[in-house]
Amino acid sequence: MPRKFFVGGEWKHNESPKKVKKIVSTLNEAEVPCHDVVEVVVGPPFISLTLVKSLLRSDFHVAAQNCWVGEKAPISPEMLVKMDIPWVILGETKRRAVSKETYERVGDKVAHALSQGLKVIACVGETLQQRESGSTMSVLAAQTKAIAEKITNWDNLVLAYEPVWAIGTDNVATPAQAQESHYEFRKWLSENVGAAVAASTRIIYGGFVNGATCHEFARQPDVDGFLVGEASMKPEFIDIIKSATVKKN
Ligand SMILES: O=C(CO)COP(=O)(O)O
Repeated sequence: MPRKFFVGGEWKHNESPKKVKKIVSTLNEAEVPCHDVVEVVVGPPFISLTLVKSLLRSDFHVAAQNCWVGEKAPISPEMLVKMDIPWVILGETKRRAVSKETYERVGDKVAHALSQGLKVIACVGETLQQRESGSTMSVLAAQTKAIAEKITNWDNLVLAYEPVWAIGTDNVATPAQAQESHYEFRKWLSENVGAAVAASTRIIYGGFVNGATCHEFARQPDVDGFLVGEASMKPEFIDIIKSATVKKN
């Protein structure tokens, strides 16, 4: 079965409820390819989660930006499920770098969220230093192994490759560099998890994609969509969603 294109928006800490309403109304009015062609998920900050959920068009979905392990956690998967929030983003670069979440911790969180019925966007990616020392694939492998050891069903998991060195810096990765990493990553999945998982799991790209660059990235055979930061709060997010049609051409 072909992998459905996936576009996620990570609004991070950026938006006030007032601005959130504006973004949501832009999204609601947009003409985009139908949900058979592209799956769209936006991740607002926690304070706007229920607001976005109540206003957003029904063919787009909402993700929490984080959750913890266990029912008594400050924001637990159990709680998100009760709030009817279907997705969560875990392992995002800031969680790993600033909150010092270890590979194991992210693996535990992914496994627990999946076990509670959430769908998960799990982020992996290497720093500039790791890339320059030639460790890109071993970092992706170790981060993904920490997840793979704890789960058996990959149906509700999307992997987001976020090269840390290409986020919020001047070092923009080229589509060819993204393809090379996605290709190697899928090969690793095939050899270490299984051919079926490698063929069906979406690997999306999250390294400063915008309305101008999305089409070329979308053309890459192993890029199954995007996790977008800054541009996901701008009208160009619609162009990024529409880049799904590149796969059909
Ligand atoms: O961090 C990202 C998604 O989580 C990507 O952010 P940018 O698209 O702003 O580079």
